[in-house]
Amino acid sequence: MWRRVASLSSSISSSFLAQTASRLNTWESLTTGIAQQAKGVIAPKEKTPFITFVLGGPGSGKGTQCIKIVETFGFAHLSAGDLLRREIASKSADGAMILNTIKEGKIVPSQVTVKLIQKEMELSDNHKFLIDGFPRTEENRVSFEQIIGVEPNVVLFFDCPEEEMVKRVLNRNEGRVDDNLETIKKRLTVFQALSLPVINYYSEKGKLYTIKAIGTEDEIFEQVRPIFAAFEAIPLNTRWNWNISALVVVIDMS
Ligand SMILES: Nc1ncnc2c1ncn2[C@@H]1O[C@H](COP(=O)(O)OP(=O)(O)O)[C@@H](O)[C@H]1O
Ligand SMILES: Nc1ccn([C@@H]2O[C@H](COP(=O)(O)OP(=O)(O)O)[C@@H](O)[C@H]2O)c(=O)n1
Ligand SMILES: [Mg+2]
Repeated sequence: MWRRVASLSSSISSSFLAQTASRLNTWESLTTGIAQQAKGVIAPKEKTPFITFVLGGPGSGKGTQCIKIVETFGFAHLSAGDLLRREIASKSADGAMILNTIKEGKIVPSQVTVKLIQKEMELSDNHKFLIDGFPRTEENRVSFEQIIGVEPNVVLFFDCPEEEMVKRVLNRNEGRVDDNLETIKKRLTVFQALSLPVINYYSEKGKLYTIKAIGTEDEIFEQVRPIFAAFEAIPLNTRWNWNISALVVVIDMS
């Protein structure tokens, strides 16, 4: 089953291969996903999910790079911020609370955000997900693991100097209630205090890919591209083998 490591494309440098191979333990998390599917937490899908968390401070370029990843690698893009803003616009029961939290640059209770993400995942035909702006806290992270029952395969961190992030957010011009200097300062404090520990957690787990988020959008994407290209290079038949062995797990549990 683990022969997939040796089967990766020879066009990729050996150091990158070694790095990728060390991260193939992410496939382990898929057993958890399958077990949860068996419990009915996620509706059974034909393919196992491939989850990427996209992290970075406000204005670091997460959304911009997600669009490029979607275009190039066919992921479904789930922006936690967009999902929360959609809840506000739909005037749902949580709308007012979410609006106040976003205005203050604080973090919406994890249960609310994870449920929105879960709904989108279930509705999607895709099995490859880019989850943008999530998890922003350890509580977010643990809540996702408990409710969805899977761990990410890849975690991207867009590392950008604060000065540049502030400049970008102030020029963003999307009419967002939180894109003003006062709220940005609060969001940067929240990022340092609550989001950096999550980034450190994934670094220690060997799942973190840090991107230097300075330069043109295209230059930054050239750091992102090889990460997904390496995963794409994993031969399809080895994924099928994995699904077959996962199916046995499901049968054993019943
Ligand atoms: N590499 C870049 N250089 C300059 N501006 C950028 C770059 N990438 C994104 N931007 C701009 O910065 C702003 C914030 O980008 P966005 O992708 O929304 O960041 P995030 O989702 O991390 O908050 C947007 O107006 C975007 O067009
Ligand atoms: N996991 C998340 C993501 C966003 N949010 C809220 O939504 C706001 C906007 O998130 P966003 O991801 O759209 O912001 P950017 O980093 O893209 O600028 C955050 O500042 C939080 O107030 C949250 O509470 N929990
Ligand atoms: Mg964004």
